[in-house]
Amino acid sequence: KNLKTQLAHVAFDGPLLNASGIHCQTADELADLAATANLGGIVTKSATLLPRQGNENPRYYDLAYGSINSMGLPNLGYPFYLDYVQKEEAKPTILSVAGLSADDVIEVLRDVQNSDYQGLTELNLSCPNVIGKPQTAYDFVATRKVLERIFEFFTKPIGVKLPPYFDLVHFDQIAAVLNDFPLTHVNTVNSVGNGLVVDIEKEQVVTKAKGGFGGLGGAMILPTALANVRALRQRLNDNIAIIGTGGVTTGADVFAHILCGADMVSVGTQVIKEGLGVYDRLTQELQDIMDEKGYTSLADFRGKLQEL
Ligand SMILES: O=C(O)c1[nH]c(=O)[nH]c(=O)c1Cl
Repeated sequence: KNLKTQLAHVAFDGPLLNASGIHCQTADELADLAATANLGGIVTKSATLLPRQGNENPRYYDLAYGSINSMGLPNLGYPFYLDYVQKEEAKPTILSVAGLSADDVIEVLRDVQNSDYQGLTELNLSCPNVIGKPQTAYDFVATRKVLERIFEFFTKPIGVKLPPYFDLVHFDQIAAVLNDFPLTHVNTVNSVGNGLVVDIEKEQVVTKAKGGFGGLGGAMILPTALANVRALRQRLNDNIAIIGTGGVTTGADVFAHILCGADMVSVGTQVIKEGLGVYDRLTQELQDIMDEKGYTSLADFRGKLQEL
């Protein structure tokens, strides 16, 4: 079965990635990913100019139907990840970067541009959990401005990580911005921002920062994730690939993301629930579905969701 896929100049043996932030913050976690079968590539934790502790605990809470997190962008600082991705040989990598300001982002990306790194980069425009900071990609003017500044100097392959949108006009507006830039890909969706989980036993919220407001992931966000993959595939230039992220718990969900137009698929919450063995299960389940339907490659069904 041919599960190979391509993102810009980078060939992946399979379509599955870890969602940025999941098991990808430390050297040990990244080494685990490098050794994980059926994981096509590695995405780093979003890296900032300076190292960050992140928000206070509790900052992650598991639910039957998904998860809520308010990690607060904890990471070792971009030099660690920029060094790591230049040494990683086992699997293709995507260096995720984030910033507390546009200036920070520019400073990090200048170093990436001037480094020997030849892999993919992804600008996270959608972290919902940095206290006092907006999800940049909900501001279409700010998004255009930061992309204009980046492409004045950045010539390496770069994509963006988007928050979920919930209005068809917003899909039109973000696509109109992104289509003006030579992006390699869009990764959609980040967590559904600022949800609230309530423990009625204790009559309390379950995460500490921001009064318990946090990003939602897992099964409950699958329909939102699929809608964003589909809507952006319908609107983005063909040369902008899509990484579908959000709500994947089964091979059928991977199939659905690809049917909606995803070139690759990330898995987040389910890795925390099930461990890195989840990639073997999802791959087997996807192959079984492809067998049943007589498909021999992802291209046989990618983007071919039918309307009624
Ligand atoms: O709180 C986080 O670290 C975080 N959490 C998310 O759900 N998405 C992100 O992009 C980030 Cl950066």
